[in-house]
Amino acid sequence: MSSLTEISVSSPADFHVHLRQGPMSSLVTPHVREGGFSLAYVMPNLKPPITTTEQALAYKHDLEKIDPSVHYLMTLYLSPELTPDEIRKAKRAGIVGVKSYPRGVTTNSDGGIESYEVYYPVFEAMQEVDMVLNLHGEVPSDASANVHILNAEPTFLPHLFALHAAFPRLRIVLEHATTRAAIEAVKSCGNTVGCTITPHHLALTVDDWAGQALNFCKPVAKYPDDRQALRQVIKEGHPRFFLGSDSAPHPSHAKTTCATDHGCAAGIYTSPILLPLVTDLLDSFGALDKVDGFVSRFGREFYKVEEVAPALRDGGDGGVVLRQVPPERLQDNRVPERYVSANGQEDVIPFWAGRGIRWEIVKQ
Ligand SMILES: O=C1C[C@@H](C(=O)O)NC(=O)N1
Repeated sequence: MSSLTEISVSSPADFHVHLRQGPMSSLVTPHVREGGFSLAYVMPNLKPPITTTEQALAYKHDLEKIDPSVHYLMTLYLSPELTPDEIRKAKRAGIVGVKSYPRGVTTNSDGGIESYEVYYPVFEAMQEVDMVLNLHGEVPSDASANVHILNAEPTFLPHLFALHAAFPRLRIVLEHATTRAAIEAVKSCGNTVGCTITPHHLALTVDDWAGQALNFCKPVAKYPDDRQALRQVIKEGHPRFFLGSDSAPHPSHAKTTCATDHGCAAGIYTSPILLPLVTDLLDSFGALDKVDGFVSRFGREFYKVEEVAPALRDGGDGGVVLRQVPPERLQDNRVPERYVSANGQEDVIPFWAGRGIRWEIVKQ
C-alpha cells in the first residue's frame, strides 16, 4: 500500500473492450467514460462479426451517437473475407487493427480462424501499411492432443513466435495474457510485440472461477504464480505491457443460468468501474506509481495515439484524478449489484458487484 492518497492519470486508454450492439451497446457504451476512460479500442466480435471497412465505420458511427466524447479505435475480425486490398482500404479509413480469434475459443468465435499461414498475404499488407494484429492467444481445446483451457495459452505461443519471425515489422498485440509463459514470450520478442493485461486476471486465479460463473472468462485465470508474473511485469513498468480490460458484458441470465451446451457465457464486465478498479489492484501489489504508464502512456505509445478526447481537453489538463477512499467510507463506495438499461430489458452484473473499491474518481 502506498502513502499516496491522490493520483492523477494523464489520459486513460482501454486497449481492448467489447461494446456490443443494440440495446446492450446503449447500456454499456456510456460506461467507458463513467469508468474514467477517453479511448476505447473496440473489439469486432459482433453478430455478424465486423469484417469490412463499411461495417466498422457504421459501428463507429453508432458508438459515437451513444457517446461522442470517447475516441473509438476500430478493428476488423480476421476471416476469409479479409483481403490485402480491404486492409489498405481499412487503413485509409482510419481502422487501426485486425483481431484474430481461433475458431470456437470464446464468445462469437465460430467464424474464427483455423490456420495462420493462409492469412500471410493479409499480414504482409498489414505490415506494409502499419496496422496492428491483435491475437486472442489460445488454441482450441483438443482432448486427443491434451489441449484444454488451462494450457491453451502456452500451447498458442509458438504461433506468436512464428508470426513475429515472419513479420518482424508487424505490430502484434498478444491480448489478455494470463500466464508467466506468455509474459516471458512477449518480453523475448522485439519492440513490435506488445501485450494487454486485464484487471480481472490481476485479481483472480483458477480457484475463483471454478464453480463461480460470474468470474468465468476466456482465457480463464490461471495459477497464483501466473498472476504473480502479470503483477510483476506491471511493477517493472515494462512499456510493452498495458491495459486492455476485455470488459465483456453479457446479460445476467447468460452468466447465471448455464443451460447451453457451451455452459455459461465467457466474459467479465468492468467498464463502469475500470479506473478505480485498476488503481485499487495496482495499489494492492505496490504498483501505484505505475498506474499512469500502464493505463495511459504505454498503450498510447505502442499504438501511436497521443491525443485525448476533446471533452477531456476542455476540462483543463486532461488528467483524471483519483482519491483513496477512507476505510470508514468504503461501504459507500461499493460496486453496483447490476446495471440495468432504461427500458429494463438489459441487465449486466459487474465484476466485484457489491464490494467496496478503495479508490474513486474525483475529477475527469
Ligand atoms: O475473448 C473473449 C471474448 C469476450 C466476449 O464476451 O466477447 N469474453 C471473454 O471472456 N473473452
